[in-house]
Amino acid sequence: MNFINKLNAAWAANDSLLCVGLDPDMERLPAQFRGTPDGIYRFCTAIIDATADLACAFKPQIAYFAALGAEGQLERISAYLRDKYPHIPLILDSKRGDIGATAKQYAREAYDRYGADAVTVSPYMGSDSVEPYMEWNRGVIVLCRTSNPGGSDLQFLEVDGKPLYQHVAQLVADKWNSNGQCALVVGATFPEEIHAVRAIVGDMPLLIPGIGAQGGDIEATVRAGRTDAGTGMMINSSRAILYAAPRAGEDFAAAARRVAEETRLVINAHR
Ligand SMILES: O=C(O)c1cc(=O)[nH]c(=O)n1[C@@H]1O[C@H](COP(=O)(O)O)[C@@H](O)[C@H]1O
Repeated sequence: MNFINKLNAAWAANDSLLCVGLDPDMERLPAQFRGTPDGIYRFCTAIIDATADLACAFKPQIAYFAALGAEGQLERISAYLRDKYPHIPLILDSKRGDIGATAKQYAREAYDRYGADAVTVSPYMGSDSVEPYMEWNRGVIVLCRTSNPGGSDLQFLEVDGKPLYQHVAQLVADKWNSNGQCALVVGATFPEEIHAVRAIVGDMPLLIPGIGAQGGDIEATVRAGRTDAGTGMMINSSRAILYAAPRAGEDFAAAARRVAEETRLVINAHR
């Protein structure tokens, strides 16, 4: 099943627009996982098991694995997800961008090595840098209006009378999405821009990080980004779920589940 169909099915099956981010920071992992050869794998799979019925996608951020030489554990996590929860899309967050020949290798890394359903990419090297991804029948999620404050430095520059991020949205909607496999990244920290992007791209899915640890407003995000069907979004939260402070009697996985469940509820209240 291609990424968009799988995402549509996961939205419906789990009644969820929540994407659970897998950003395993060794310094924040519970003590039993630190300094062990497969601690990242055991932590991430426990989080997956605790939240798989609440999520529409999982999104590992590759830097947290690569920085520690833990790509092998990411391969095993990806295989675990595909095997145990084949109906939940796996988004590899690697934000690559390079010339075509190199992009071809990055696409193989995402789709072949990790078996990802979709990958995040940077648009700034232009069409030939994203074409190698398009050749696979998988998802391509293009950075548009990122959640960080510095995103405004370039994405907000006015070009031909409108901000650059809107040109990216238009380009992806009009040209790059000819096979219907694209999505865009728009930060929850900028609901007005989510609204503007939604107006440009119709029902195209939006990956929306920035709630939770970055403080984005869930209600404003959902109101700005929902489609007529009340879907259209993968609203990502990583640290707020992974490192939820356990309450009395809870362990880290139960705390992660509680926060994921609360987050899904708030999202659904405004769909
Ligand atoms: O592409 C992304 O996922 C992404 C884009 C963006 O604009 N902002 C953003 O925070 N992200 C990623 O989303 C996750 C956010 O994590 P939390 O702030 O802990 O929820 C991290 O993995 C970021 O790398």
